[in-house]
Amino acid sequence: MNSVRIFTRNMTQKWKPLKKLGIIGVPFEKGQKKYGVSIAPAAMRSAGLIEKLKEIDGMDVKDYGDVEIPSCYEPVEVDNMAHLPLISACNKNLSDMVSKVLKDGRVAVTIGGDHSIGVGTVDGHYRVNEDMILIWVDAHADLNTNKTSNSGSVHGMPVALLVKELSDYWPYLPTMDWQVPKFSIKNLGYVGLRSVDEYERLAIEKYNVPAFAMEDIEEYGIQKSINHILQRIDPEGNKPIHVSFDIDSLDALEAPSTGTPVRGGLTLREAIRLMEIIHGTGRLRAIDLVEINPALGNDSDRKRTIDAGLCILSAALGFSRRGTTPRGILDLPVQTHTQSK
Ligand SMILES: NC(=[NH2+])NCCC[C@H](N)C(=O)O
Ligand SMILES: [Mn+2]
Ligand SMILES: [Mn+2]
Repeated sequence: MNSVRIFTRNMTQKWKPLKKLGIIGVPFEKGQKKYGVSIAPAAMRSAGLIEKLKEIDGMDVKDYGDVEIPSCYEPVEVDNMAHLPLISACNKNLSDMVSKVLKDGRVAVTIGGDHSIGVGTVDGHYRVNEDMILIWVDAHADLNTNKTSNSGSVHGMPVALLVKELSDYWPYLPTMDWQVPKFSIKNLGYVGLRSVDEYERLAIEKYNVPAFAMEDIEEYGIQKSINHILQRIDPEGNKPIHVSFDIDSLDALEAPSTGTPVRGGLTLREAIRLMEIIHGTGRLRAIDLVEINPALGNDSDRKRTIDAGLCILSAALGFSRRGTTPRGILDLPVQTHTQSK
């Protein structure tokens, strides 16, 4: 019954999931203070990222390698914004790479890195598809400015840097001239929030951002939550989707190896379902997976966190838990009845 309903919906939709991906690694961690997020792209690749994505029915996977982290950049200090010049330089390169992957007709799959790299991925996507919408899956809203942040860590600020409605709340930011905040906060939705700072909450209310915190997910379930967001920000269902997935949206028991873990988060099953629904729209064009820190925790923590990340990407890109039939084969293999003695 269920599969029939999904089948007919796919028959009428004009968008089809892209069967081509481009992988980008971003070994970058200066948007926060702990060592280790920068080794996540290597850890994900050696855990079989590329092979696992190639297993998805009919998937063409191209690894574009890691973004270049510049070794020389303008050494300016910006108030309460640690390492801004380096962050800016890295994001500029990343933005170009994401645009390139999208122009090559592939879904951009970016493996961070801390969440400050969301500036580059969203900027690169926006430059190719101005009508893109953004689903930020996170325990945190990452909506601080350098004026409202308690940490001075830029991984808590990417959404505020990107959004045009908040541009008046920033001072002039040296080194950031390349990035023009044009993305409208009207095209943003949150899933998984449970650690939101005061001014972040104020901004969410001021702009009426569809923000499904854990208590809302508790009330409506993950399916209705994401459908509500998509209905609100893209009622016609015809805009390309960018998912920025912070692994700390998952419960800290599901993904312990992360720098700012928060208990009481999404189960892996909820996150997989969320990704399957987004895949089902056929409109996913970019996904970031950030904040996995393989240097935190023990071997089992590390493995659990990386596995969770692999499951999330697979679900977003079309892996079906129902299984898939062997390609081009319509029947079970026949065997002869003759007995050999
Ligand atoms: N991408 C993240 N994990 N961000 C955590 C941000 C935490 C806090 N809101 C801050 O501004 O520092
Ligand atoms: Mn984040
Ligand atoms: Mn977070």
